[in-house]
Amino acid sequence: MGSESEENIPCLVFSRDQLEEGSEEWKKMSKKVREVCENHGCFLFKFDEIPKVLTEDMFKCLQTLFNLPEETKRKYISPTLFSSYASENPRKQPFSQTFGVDEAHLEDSAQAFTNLMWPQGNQAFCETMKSMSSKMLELSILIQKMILEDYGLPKQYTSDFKDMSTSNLRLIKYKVPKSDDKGVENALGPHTDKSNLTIICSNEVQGLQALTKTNKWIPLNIPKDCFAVFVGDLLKAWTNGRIHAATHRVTMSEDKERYSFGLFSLPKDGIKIEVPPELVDDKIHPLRYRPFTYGDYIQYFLSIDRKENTHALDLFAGV
Ligand SMILES: O=C(O)CCC(=O)C(=O)O
Ligand SMILES: [Fe+2]
Repeated sequence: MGSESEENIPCLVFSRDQLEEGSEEWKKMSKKVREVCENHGCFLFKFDEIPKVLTEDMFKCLQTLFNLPEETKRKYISPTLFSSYASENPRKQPFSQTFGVDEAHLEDSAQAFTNLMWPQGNQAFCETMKSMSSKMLELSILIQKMILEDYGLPKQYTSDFKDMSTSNLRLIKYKVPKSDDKGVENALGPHTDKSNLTIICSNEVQGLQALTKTNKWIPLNIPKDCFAVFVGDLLKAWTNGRIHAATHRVTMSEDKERYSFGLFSLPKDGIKIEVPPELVDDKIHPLRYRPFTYGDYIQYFLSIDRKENTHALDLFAGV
């Protein structure tokens, strides 16, 4: 594991043993994960059970997808917020193109997306996206369980966790910056994720940065075959603010396109995010957030100025 200093975001190496729920190895790793999330709100990990070739195939798929004609990509309109195809737009997102696919690990969702983009079919794309999403989703649920169990919460909170969660796979292409745009801070502006937890993977073009608790931007260079994890606002609220949701952004300074994909784990519609009484006490941990639903939070988020992005949770649900 990397150094615990603020300047250095740790890289955890997961193995199958450590992810065997309830085992001694699992308990040790859970403690590390919980501590890293409290201290940094993000971390890197490596896990050999996500095969290298799958990651490479996923990046090839992203290139093929974003190379489709603009009018084909525009056919993707999703009822989920921020998920319809969004092209580079000088006012909104000048540097990136994005898609969001709900439950991309499920056959029906993966096929529906693939068939819309390739009416003649593209089984390789469909299988790769499904397989990558299901591995990322499985890990995301395990990481969240590790955090909650390490707080000593009763099993009832984690046993039906999977059934209460849904997911959105975000696919992103960042364009090469013009020479005068290099190092632009807003390829993706500072934000916290409005998720429970996000797992991100990028091609070799770096640019992701995290804000430390002492307000310093540090690069989060993701080594090849590694992934980055960000705690989202919802899990921060759920743990009564004990874990930190790291603010992050993407800056582009290389002469190459950046591709990334991220699995956002979200609560299903209508699920209340409510701090368990076990995480509240009068002295050190008074209640910080009132109960709320993701839907209400997102509606609020849409109504506020973008500059408030990283304070949205406190403004909306802080007590
Ligand atoms: O592209 C990346 O590396 C980060 C993307 C991100 O932070 C997001 O979509 O919320
Ligand atoms: Fe993010």
